[in-house]
Amino acid sequence: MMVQEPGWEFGLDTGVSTPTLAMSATGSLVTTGSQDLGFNVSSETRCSRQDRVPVSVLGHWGSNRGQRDEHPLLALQHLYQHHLVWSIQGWTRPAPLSFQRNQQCEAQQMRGTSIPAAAAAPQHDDGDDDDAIPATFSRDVPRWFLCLLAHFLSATNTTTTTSSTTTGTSSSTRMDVLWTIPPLLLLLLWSSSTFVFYFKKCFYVAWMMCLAVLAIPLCLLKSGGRDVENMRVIRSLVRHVKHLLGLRFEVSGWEHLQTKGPYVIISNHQSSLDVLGLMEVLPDRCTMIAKKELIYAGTVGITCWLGGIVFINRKKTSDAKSVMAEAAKTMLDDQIRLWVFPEGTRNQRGDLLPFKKGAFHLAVAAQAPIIPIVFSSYSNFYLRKEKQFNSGTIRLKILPKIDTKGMTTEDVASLLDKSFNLMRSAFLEVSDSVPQSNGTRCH
Ligand SMILES: CCCCCCCC/C=C\CCCCCCCC(=O)SCCNC(=O)CCNC(=O)[C@H](O)C(C)(C)COP(=O)(O)OP(=O)(O)OC[C@H]1O[C@@H](n2cnc3c(N)ncnc32)[C@H](O)[C@@H]1OP(=O)(O)O
Ligand SMILES: CCCCCCCC/C=C\CCCCCCCC(=O)OC[C@@H](O)COP(=O)(O)O
Repeated sequence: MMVQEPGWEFGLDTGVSTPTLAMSATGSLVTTGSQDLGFNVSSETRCSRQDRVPVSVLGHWGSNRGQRDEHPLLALQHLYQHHLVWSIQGWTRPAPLSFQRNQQCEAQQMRGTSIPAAAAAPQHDDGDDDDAIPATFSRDVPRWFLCLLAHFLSATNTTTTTSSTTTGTSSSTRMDVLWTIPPLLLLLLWSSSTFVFYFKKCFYVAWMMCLAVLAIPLCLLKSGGRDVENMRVIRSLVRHVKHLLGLRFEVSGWEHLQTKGPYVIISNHQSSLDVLGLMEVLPDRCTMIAKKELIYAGTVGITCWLGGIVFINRKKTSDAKSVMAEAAKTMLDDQIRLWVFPEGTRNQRGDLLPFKKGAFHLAVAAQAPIIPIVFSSYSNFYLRKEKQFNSGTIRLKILPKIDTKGMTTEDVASLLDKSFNLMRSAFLEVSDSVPQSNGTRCH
């Protein structure tokens, strides 16, 4: 009786005809050489000895499977040795369809041309060969990548087996493992869009945290403490980040930002990536209204505080109202502009959320104009649910200012409606015309 332990889930698209694969009665994946590779095959698996079609294997590894008690990477190495690994597509629970890389026609081409003898006639495979990677693989997967992967896998194996016996050997093989991490990382970045998604997100947060470490002393040197002028420092430090993430901004309506004196900028809020667009167009002496939780975001929080960001407690409307009333006074006293996200939270549902009233009360209290700025939808390059984070272009449309001179609290509702309608139609317009992601990965 097989015990299925919680283990790694991963996807393999073997992409070659698979006379070597068959489902055993127990549901484990075996080769014709009867070597149990230690995989439980999930119900999504299409696997047939007769069909000889490309097989997508959604594997589930459990440590006490079959005759081997192996590291999942080692199990992959065995697949590789049997010429079954076409490419490693994902390491964490991807949707099965997301790694349907090789179409059947591709496989037919393969069959028609140069299926390696070992793969075509796996009966001769003794399972121990370290022989060359079949030439055919190099058409899609660079040969050196597979070599490095195999190297990594053997190094991992050696480390596992030697660590309990000889510490000397173990430390040298550990070095081997360390050296193979960068290429493995590249391989994953190249082959798995899910991995790219998490990698880019983590990189973004980590990089911003590092930049903030730099920003703190610079801000202190510039202004000696909390000051809106620090936003210049922050702006210049953040401007390059878009390049690192493969993002491009197309800004229109610059002339509308040429307004003198204080004003309130309102914009839609899709993700923390908005900070990058915000820094593209941020005028001088402009700071933001943000949720108070942001102040606890480590070095980023400290930087936000130094940049004069006004923190509000969204859960306590009365507190938020008094902080914003205070901000309206400061706007006038210190000639400051304020950037507010009137949706009050992040939203990536392809439309705007109903606006909160604070930004409009603020503008009316300060008798300052409102300048709406619309970010086009991120959905052509960034999909949270689908775990996609490609390169892409974001359109920023700066709309003409809306005057609030002579308005009172009674006008807040109509001011809100007017701003919402203008921004909504601009959002739909710029999102519609946004070019398709320029870094789409094809899987
Ligand atoms: C180099 C270094 C690198 C690293 C450093 C990186 C640095 C990065 C730098 C910079 C990036 C910064 C990026 C920041 C991004 C942050 C974004 C966010 O955090 S978004 C969340 C917070 N934003 C908001 O919530 C919007 C503002 N919210 C509001 O304005 C709300 O209106 C609020 C909170 C004040 C109240 O919200 P309610 O949920 O209670 O709902 P309601 O309907 O709007 O208001 C309730 C009643 O209160 C009245 N009211 C609201 N505000 C009022 C006011 N100011 N005066 C009088 N009445 C007011 C309204 O009229 C309404 O009353 P009646 O229904 O009309 O009777
Ligand atoms: C306890 C808070 C921890 C937050 C940790 C965030 C660390 C972020 C580090 C680097 C990213 C730099 C950009 C920071 C500015 C992004 C601020 C932001 O986008 O906050 C979300 C807020 O608008 C809406 O929050 P909710 O959608 O209501 O939730």
